[in-house]
Parts: sequence; C-alpha cells; structure tokens
Amino acid sequence: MIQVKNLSVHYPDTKVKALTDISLSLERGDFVCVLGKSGAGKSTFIRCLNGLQKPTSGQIYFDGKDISAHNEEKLRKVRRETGMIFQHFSLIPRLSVMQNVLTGMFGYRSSFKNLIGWFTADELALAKRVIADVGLSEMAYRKVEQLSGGQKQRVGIARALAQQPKVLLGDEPVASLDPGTSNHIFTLLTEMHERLDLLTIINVHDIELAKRYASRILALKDGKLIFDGPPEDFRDSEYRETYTSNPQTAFFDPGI
Ligand SMILES: Nc1ncnc2c1ncn2[C@@H]1O[C@H](COP(=O)(O)OP(=O)(O)OP(=O)(O)O)[C@@H](O)[C@H]1O
Repeated sequence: MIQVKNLSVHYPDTKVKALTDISLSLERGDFVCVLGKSGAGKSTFIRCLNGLQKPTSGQIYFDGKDISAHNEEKLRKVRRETGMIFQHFSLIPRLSVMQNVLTGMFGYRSSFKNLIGWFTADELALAKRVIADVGLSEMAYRKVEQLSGGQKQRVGIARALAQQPKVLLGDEPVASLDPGTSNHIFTLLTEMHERLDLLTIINVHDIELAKRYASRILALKDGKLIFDGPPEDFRDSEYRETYTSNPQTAFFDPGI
C-alpha cells in the first residue's frame, strides 16, 4: 500500500539529516511500531507518509501514486485516507466528544457545510458508531476537557476512524498516558486494525508495548533504518544498537 524509496529528509534551518536513504514497503494488515531514541527521525518519518513533510529526495508511493510529487489538493485526498493520532490528542477541549469526532469528516465535505455544521443522518450515524467502537457512547455529549487522558485518546482514535481511513498513523499516542491506560489504547488500536484491515504505523518509546502489539518493528537511529522485522527478532543486541549513542554524536545527544 505504501512504498518508500530512498527517502531522505534534510532540514535546511538546522542542517539536520533527519532521515537518510530509507526504503521499505508497508502493506495493509501490517501493525508497525517505529522505535528509536529521541531525535532518531520517527516523527519526520510518520509525517512524510501523509505528506505533511516533503522529502528532500526519494519517493513515497501511496496506492501506487508518488505523493512527493502531489500538489496540496491531491495531498488533501491522501490525508483523508490517513487517520492520525497524536501524543497531545489535538482535540478541541470545549467541544463535545461528538463534535470532535465529526471534525474527522471535514475532509470529505464542502467548506460551507463544515462552516454551518450541518451533517447528514449517515454522517451522524457513522460518528455514533465510531464513538461506540472506542467505548465512549455514554460520554458522547460530554465536553472533551472533562475527560481523562485515556478517554481523550479514545476520542482521537474515534475522530481518525470517522475519516474511514485505509492507514492509521500515530505519533507517540501513549507517551502522556500511564502504563495501564497505554495498554488499553494499544488493545483498542489492535482491535480496530484487525476489524477494519488497516495499515497501522505507530511511533512509540516503550519497547515492551512494541513487542507485545506490533507485527513488525522498524528501528531508526540517526535517521537511518537499522532494523525491519518481526518483534521476536528484536532482541537485546538490536535494542542496544537502537538506543546506544554513537561516540561521535554522543556529546550532543539530547537523549543521554
Ligand atoms: N521542523 C524542523 N526543523 C529543523 N529540524 C527539525 C525539525 N523537525 C525535526 N527536526 C530535527 O530532525 C531530527 C529528527 O526529529 P524527529 O522529531 O523526527 O525525531 P523523533 O525520533 O520523532 O524524536 P522524539 O522521539 O523526540 O519526538 C532531530 O534532530 C530534530 O531536531
């Protein structure tokens, strides 16, 4: 579904080589966890997959089409099919769960309908369904600011599902949650992944979560892909390789 070919991203402001020459193929049915130290390039990689970050060189093919050559209008279509969940949820706190979830459909509707906030019966039924899927039916009309972190992330997942995506991306979606709640969120992500046959790609710092839930692990180090394989092959030596600093960069390493 997504082919990444020789992807490199160099940020001109900082002259940082965030990603260097990454090539891989991601298929529907993969539940991928991306590991790596702080600054390894995980967020940049995720952002490239839905066109939020342009490659410096290389290509990203989404359903066979090179999105690195897309204009904004074509990128909007790719983003519609790519649900995204975030560490800090990116919800509108004073709006209800239902209102936040409905914003997930904005990409499919006219600006006028979005402005006046008019939704069809089918759209409202879809919103109710995805709110039920994440276990929040009883709180559908509660303001998001009144929810716990775990409940907020459930709203984030429901909003992404309301897009009816083919791909679900997560940029450290459990980094602000306690271990028990993180497990609940990953269980929910696994259920949705299987039921909806999604390609799921999640950045995560917690290696135990990655090993428990992922079908495939990618490890980035200094912007390079140093591991791509099943969780059982990610052993102590791979862990050390991923999380140990290179001597020449260690002094400047914010992760140490
Ligand atoms: N917009 C930007 N402009 C300049 N440099 C950037 C920008 N975004 C990221 N970087 C740099 O690119 C490198 C990779 O950053 P990125 O956020 O992708 O890493 P990460 O693995 O997601 O880190 P973390 O786990 O801390 O979120 C870092 O050195 C970072 O400082």
